[in-house]
Amino acid sequence: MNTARPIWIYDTTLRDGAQREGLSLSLEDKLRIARKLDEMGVPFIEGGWPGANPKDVKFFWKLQENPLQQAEIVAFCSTRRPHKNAADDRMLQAILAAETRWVTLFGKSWDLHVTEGLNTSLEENLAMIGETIAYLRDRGRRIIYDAEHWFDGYKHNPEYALKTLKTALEAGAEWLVFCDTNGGTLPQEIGCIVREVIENLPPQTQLGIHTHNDSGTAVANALAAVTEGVQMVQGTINGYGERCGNANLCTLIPNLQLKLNYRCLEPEQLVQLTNTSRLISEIANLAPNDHAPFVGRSAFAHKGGIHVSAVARNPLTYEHITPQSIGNERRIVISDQSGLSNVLSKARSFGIELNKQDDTCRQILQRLKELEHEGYQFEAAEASFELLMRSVLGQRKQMFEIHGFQIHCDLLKECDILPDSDEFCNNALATIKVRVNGKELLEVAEGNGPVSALDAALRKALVKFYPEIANFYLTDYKVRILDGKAGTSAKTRVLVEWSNGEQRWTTLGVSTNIIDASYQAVVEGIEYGLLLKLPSQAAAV
Ligand SMILES: CC(=O)SCCNC(=O)CCNC(=O)[C@H](O)C(C)(C)COP(=O)(O)OP(=O)(O)OC[C@H]1O[C@@H](n2cnc3c(N)ncnc32)[C@H](O)[C@@H]1OP(=O)(O)O
Ligand SMILES: CC(=O)C(=O)O
Repeated sequence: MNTARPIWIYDTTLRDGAQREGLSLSLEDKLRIARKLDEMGVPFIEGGWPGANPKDVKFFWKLQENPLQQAEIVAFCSTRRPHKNAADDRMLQAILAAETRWVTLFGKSWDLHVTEGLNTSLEENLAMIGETIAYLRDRGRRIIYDAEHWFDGYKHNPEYALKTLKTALEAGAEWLVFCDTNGGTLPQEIGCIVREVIENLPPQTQLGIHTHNDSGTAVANALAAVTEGVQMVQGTINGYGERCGNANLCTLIPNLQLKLNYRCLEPEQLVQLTNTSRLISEIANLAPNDHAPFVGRSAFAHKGGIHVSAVARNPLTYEHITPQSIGNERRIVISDQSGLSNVLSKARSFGIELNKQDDTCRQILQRLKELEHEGYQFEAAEASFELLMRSVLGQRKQMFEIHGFQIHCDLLKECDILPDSDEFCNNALATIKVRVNGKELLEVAEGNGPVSALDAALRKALVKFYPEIANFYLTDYKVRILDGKAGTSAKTRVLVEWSNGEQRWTTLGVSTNIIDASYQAVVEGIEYGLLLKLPSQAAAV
């Protein structure tokens, strides 16, 4: 039996997370996120503020039709407005219509907010807290009370702040949550205040913490509160939230569970964390943070040769936890910081067994460092690195040979495609000479730009011999100038990402001529895609 102290995870990605600038979730997005969090075993999911907008109203209706498997879906709302009856408050009617078992109600703890924000008296604020909770309790709802601006309120007027909490508790709130709404409090202050407040509340009061990241300490603040005895943590996936965000559950949960030995999720649920973080960033249409602790793509990526060599002997040397425990993976990055251990490790992942003592191993490393010095960057283009490795080893099967190409570009003001437009009409024509299976071929193709024309001409020549080429498509194309001061004569690096519907791979080219750099990346991309089909060759990157 797991005897570790349980910590209740309360996710507010769908409410506080959605308050992040630049994040907008559709109803469908919200439902997908809720189901993913439910599947991962999060016990409380705050779904939104019904009454605040039609989407949040519909969200709760949809979950009434098709409930979650295990999580409690929570509706969020403020206390009633000053000098109004709870029964007349439109927002509270919407809360009841959401038909959730649990409601999170936020109320004011800071006297400044009462007198200046609500523009009412301290007594009236207490009545708003007490009456709203009692009204919802009488209608069967269980209450989590979020004490907004708790720490600022307590610092300014501890006596009044404590009165608000006691009012909530007496009215029937089951959880009291300390909110660091402005995110300005530091961990040691959080620890001291929580300790002091616990002494002034009845024993066994269930407490939670809700922190914001304005000081960059949201996770540390939540951990400080838990260390003092708080049993619920509120946060968001990937730390999304108003201003600088909320406590990041993807950092908080593993710290609580793997470092401090609390019980948040079952181990088989914890392994879903990385995947959940990435799925939610995809649904939110926000680029994932590769360098995020625990769940980032680079969280267990080893680049320095010294690190890679030690990790190969014992991962504990440079890893604070086992990446698999949270569903992440170790990655070895190849670059000019590499040593022989990086080369060996990459070779193994390509299905090539090398030995540190082999001369070829050192030759590969040397070639890698020379090319990186010229501007190549293989860490993002492992398919090109595999081709390089196979070249040095004499294992690069020649699928085709390019004997030359020409590209002609026209930028015409008047053309058939855009007859009435002022814009230039972009036409490109590529001619390519290729040798495949002993046959010399000359092909011509058009494109809407030089790279597209070249790609089309090459495919036209090869598709008769390699029909699978028809399934390769370019998913990303990135250009970077390597020496900014050289102006239009600068060296460029082109990265091309490919897919065949099942696997993805990335290739690169470097040249002062952008067409040449693109040509290198395109040719290697097609070659690598063809190698993927050969049983003993390239593994997808
Ligand atoms: C700390 C937090 O993150 S709390 C959550 C914040 N999230 C949001 O605000 C997102 C959703 N909000 C909304 O859609 C809107 O702001 C609504 C629907 C809630 C209110 O809209 P409006 O009625 O137009 O009011 P508006 O947004 O201008 O101002 C907020 C009102 O709430 C009042 N209010 C603020 N906190 C509380 C509280 N705890 N209890 C009661 N009333 C409160 C303010 O005093 C203000 O009242 P006023 O209209 O009399 O000036
Ligand atoms: C309740 C809430 O979101 C806050 O105080 O930050």
